[in-house]
Amino acid sequence: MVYTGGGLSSKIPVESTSSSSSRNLGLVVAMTQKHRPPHVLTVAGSDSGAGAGIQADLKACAALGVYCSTVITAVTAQNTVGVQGVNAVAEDFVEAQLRSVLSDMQVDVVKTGMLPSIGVVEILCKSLKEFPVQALVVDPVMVSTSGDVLADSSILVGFRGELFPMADIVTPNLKEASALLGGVELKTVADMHFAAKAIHDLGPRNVLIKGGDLPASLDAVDVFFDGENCYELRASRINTRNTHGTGCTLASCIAAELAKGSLMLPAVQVAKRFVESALDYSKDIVIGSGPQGPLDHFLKLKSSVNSSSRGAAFNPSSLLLYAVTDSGMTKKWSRSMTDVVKAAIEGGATIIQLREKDVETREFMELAKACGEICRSRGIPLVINDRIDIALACGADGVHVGQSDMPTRVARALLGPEKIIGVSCKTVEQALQAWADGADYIGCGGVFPTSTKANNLTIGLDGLKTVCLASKLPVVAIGGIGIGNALSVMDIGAPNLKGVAVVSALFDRECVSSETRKLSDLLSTAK
Ligand SMILES: Nc1ncnc2c1ncn2[C@@H]1O[C@H](COP(=O)(O)OP(=O)(O)OP(=O)(O)O)[C@@H](O)[C@H]1O
Ligand SMILES: Cc1ncc(CO)c(N)n1
Ligand SMILES: [Mg+2]
Repeated sequence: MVYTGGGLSSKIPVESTSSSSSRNLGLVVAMTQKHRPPHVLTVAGSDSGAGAGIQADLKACAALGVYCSTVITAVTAQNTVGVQGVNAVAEDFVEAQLRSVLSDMQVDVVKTGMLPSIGVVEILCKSLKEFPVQALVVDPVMVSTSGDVLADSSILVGFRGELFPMADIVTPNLKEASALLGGVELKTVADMHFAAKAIHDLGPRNVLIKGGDLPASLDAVDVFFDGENCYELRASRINTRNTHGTGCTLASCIAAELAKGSLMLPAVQVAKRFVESALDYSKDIVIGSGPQGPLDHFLKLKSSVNSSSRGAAFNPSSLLLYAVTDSGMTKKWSRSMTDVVKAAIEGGATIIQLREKDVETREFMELAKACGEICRSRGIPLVINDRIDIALACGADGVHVGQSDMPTRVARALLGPEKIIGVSCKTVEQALQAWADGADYIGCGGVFPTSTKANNLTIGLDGLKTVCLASKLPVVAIGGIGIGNALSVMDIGAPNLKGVAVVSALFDRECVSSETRKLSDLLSTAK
């Protein structure tokens, strides 16, 4: 284990270098060998609202790829309004849980949250002496943000006397720091420097004073003291009511990073960045009616476009009128891309693909974001041509890739199970491969000659039909399709042919919305 700091680790046998390096290696070759994942044990209370406590700890560790076991010290009835009840788990049963986990599972780091009585603190310290671990992270939870008491002040004796001297880091918020120091007022960042040093004198190797409760006008500044240097760790303050559980999450992330082998300061920095981005991603979610909602640890796994417009799995019927943008045509007609996308949707386009061959990445991103908002508000999926990075960055619904772009299997691994992936295919083999690699649909063509794509082999209606009949995926036909031939395409007699993809027929016309409307009306008459 690389981690070197820690009152606890200095007193306990540390894993030998060879076993720690073999574990790190194990992480690298995780796909092929049996390995032991980094492991955090949280000793904390349950929060029925699942924003804080055990539930936050589990989610934070999972989000950072660390296994988390749990010793539950209390069950709270809690929601976004406050704490309605606390039921402490019998002390001997807390001890039984500690023994079960510590005696059997190789725990790397213990993280503590709500410890409802001094008896529990004593049991914990005793267990840690019997079953030493690499590091101890103590979040000295006393009062919930709603002002409800989670551990009364008698706990301070246990913290000061036994637990803190064993801790590698303690992470009080402003109120808790104040209580630990006998009630001194802490209001400014300068006060936090003072508090960090004073709490360090109580025995922990490192102290982090959390500034979530600083005035809302200030950045979210935390002060970290390692016994020598004081650091101000800054994050921009996210304007949101959903801050319930930030403290538990922060401490669990620190524990998770330590369990992976990080040093203390980098672990704290990763943890702080995680909290900041989780707050940002969940700033607008509405859970509960009280003043403080929970943050959502996994929201960043879903895209903003995705969560509102799709919700459910990809619906192949959205392939019916597939509009593919072309910035050359947009320029030629002196239109903006966002207006063009709006017009196509207004006319009845059922899915939009942004296809930008010649723009800079930055501009593409801005464009994709703006189009994403338009599509989302109208319930129309947006896919990005070629660029998996842009799709991820702007939260698009998916991508469309060609045979020479990123392999579909890799794109699927990067995008996760929910995003739409379409693949351009000309042959039966390509269509079957796309299915095997996890695509959602194929684009098949060029059906007719087209000016949009140079040197593009035309496969004709026969080629289209052959691929459709063999394909296990829904198909959208592409290439030279417009009002004049769309019905002949839809009528080839292949049930999985779900629609036509068009570029010039919509965008190289005087009025995009009315051209789209004509094609839409025509397609609605197809069998
Ligand atoms: N609005 C915010 N924007 C950005 N960071 C924040 C915000 N609120 C809190 N934080 C950060 O979240 C972490 C937890 O701080 P906080 O002071 O809220 O802890 P806490 O009171 O123990 O949390 P809780 O009791 O809600 O679990 C700190 O790193 C803090 O800077
Ligand atoms: C169970 C529990 N632990 C910790 C906190 C502090 O956020 C809370 N509100 N509830
Ligand atoms: Mg708080």
